[in-house]
Amino acid sequence: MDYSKGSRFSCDRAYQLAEQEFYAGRRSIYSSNEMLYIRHGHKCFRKCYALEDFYFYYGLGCNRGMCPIPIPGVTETVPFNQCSSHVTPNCDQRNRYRTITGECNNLQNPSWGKSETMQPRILQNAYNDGKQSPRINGCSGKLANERTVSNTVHKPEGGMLFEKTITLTVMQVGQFLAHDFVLTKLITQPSGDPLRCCDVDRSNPGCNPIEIPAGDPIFRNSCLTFSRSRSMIDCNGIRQQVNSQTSYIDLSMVYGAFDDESRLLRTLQGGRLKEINNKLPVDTRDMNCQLRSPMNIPSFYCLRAGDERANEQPGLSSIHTLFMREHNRLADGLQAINPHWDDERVYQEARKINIAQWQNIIYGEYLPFHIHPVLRRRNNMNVLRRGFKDTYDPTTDASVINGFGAGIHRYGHSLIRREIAMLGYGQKRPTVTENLEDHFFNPRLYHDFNGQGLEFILKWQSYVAAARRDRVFEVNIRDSLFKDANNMSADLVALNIHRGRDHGIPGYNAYRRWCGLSNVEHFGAFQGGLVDHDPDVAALLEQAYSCPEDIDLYSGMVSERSAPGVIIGPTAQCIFVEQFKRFRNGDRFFFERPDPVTGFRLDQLNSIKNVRLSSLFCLNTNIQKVQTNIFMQPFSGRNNGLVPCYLHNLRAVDLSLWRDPIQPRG
Ligand code: HEM
Ligand SMILES: [Ca+2]
Repeated sequence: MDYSKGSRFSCDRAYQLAEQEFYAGRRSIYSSNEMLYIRHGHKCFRKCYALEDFYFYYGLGCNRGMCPIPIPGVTETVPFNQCSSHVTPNCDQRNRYRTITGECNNLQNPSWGKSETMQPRILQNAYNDGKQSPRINGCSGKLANERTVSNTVHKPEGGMLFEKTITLTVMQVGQFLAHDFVLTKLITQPSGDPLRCCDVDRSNPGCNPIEIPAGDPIFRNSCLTFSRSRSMIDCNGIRQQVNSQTSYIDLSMVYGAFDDESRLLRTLQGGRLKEINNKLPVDTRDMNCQLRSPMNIPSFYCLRAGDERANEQPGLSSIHTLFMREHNRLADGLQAINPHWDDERVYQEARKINIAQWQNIIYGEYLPFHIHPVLRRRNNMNVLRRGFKDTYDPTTDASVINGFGAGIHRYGHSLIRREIAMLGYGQKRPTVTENLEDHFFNPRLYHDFNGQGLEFILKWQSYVAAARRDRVFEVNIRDSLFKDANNMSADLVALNIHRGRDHGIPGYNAYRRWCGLSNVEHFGAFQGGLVDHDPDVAALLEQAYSCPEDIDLYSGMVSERSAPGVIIGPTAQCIFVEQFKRFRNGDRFFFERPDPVTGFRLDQLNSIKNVRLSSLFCLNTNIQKVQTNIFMQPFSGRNNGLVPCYLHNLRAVDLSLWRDPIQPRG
């Protein structure tokens, strides 16, 4: 067969030819396992594996904006957004429910926002070679070392400061939300084990370890392991990172972002999600957790949810549980009034309500701490107190912007406190206070107190102030992140900075320009310089970086003074506006829409709008009292005192509005 250069095949045809070749034994470009995958796979992206390899093998290159060319060992052959256009899925516009993967949310561009698609950029990449190698060069040779920046700019000198009004629930919801919209997996060994980039895998092209300068106060090793993010090469030959989560705010961290995975989380009866004594079900796949959890006590098992990071710290596992319970509470209520509904109907309706409540919480309660009311109004992104509102725009791609996941939304690392504690029902003082660093990937506290531990953690988080969103970070994440049995640990600030460079995202100044904020031309905290930084912080940035253009997005953004009325600085706020507009305007299923197929009835919508995060705390735990705005500390002076749960429960969504009069035939 003559596959002359430039031949054009449809995805189907290329796949067919590649398969024929393989089975004819002429070209063994696939292992038999891979081929089986392709044969049995039916989704386009599986076919695209074949197509990519095929194009690569025959040197056809990136034809007509088709599939990316993998660079073996450097980029994986991961599905590419455009691949989907080869075998366009049959999107059924009459489908009342979101797909699990996010596919077909946008009917014209079914892959937008879907899991396993690329993270778009709002700024041109700043890779060293303009294509794929990390940003390393600054204005005078190499960019500042990441750990040096962390030590110079982000290390607390004295004690940590705390936020004046917001609670640690803001941190917890922020992390949970991040896990809804982005998961950037890393390049691994073929077995799936992490690369050991300071050791045997040093020369693996997926490795890009962080150098630790001599004399570091904590790290004795001169190397900190770091695997590059899973990526693909787009049709312009540029490395693009993959998002394995669905970009939509759709509780995919609860329900899963892949069909097979999401089925495993269901009981397939009564629309319910699996649970064990009202806690998350067991997971044995999370090796970080398996290694750290108290293995000798089976009841302290590792947890499974729709996102693989659910065990990362007990507060995160706890909020996962809250939303799993809310789903089951909704499912039970719906099934009770609609006994004729089958499992699928109950599951999908409960999921739809749960997601709507979550979107209402994010836009109505979480965002006001991040985007000033004037900006929210100007950008038409606030939720109405009552009634429908439609801002859907099918030309908006809701996908997570690379710099948002790899930089801006990591602002929340600054809110993390040193300790993790528990507040028993009706208590004023924490029962247990321990160092958070001893609880990464360790579910002991979650399970403790006869399974009430997770509720005590949630209650404690709603009671204490978050650490202040400022340039400094707690020692637990800056020096002792994920410390292992050999006392090896990492620095999350250095990782964040290095991740930005790995993704080739440009520096802080470039984002300021994109935002229309003033360009930083000198390190002074006055006109023409670092106008959004305090002078002492500007001086630290000057100490760390050679010139303003070198300042990494993460470092510059997280060290800004807060913008008026919010907890983040102007640069972060600007990108928040852009991203949350996309999440809203690019989501055909956004809960406020009056769409007769995908939306709610007006009375149902208004009932959903009553629900607050505090309602979910009350409805799904034995907590007795919480404040109405759980993101703010419970001061009665601010009209946010503790209120008994029977009053909060009045805000629960009124499921009688979902009574379905259509009874089954017969
Ligand atoms: C104790 C709490 C937390 C821990 C231990 C933690 C740890 C981490 C780690 C290790 C990474 C990957 C770093 C890398 O190699 O690039 C990460 C990524 C991230 N974190 Fe956190 N984090 C926490 C809380 C938060 C919070 C509160 C937020 C936001 C409010 C947040 C937002 C993010 C985002 C957006 C990413 C990027 C995710 C991705 O693209 O895969 N995290 N975090
Ligand atoms: Ca999602």
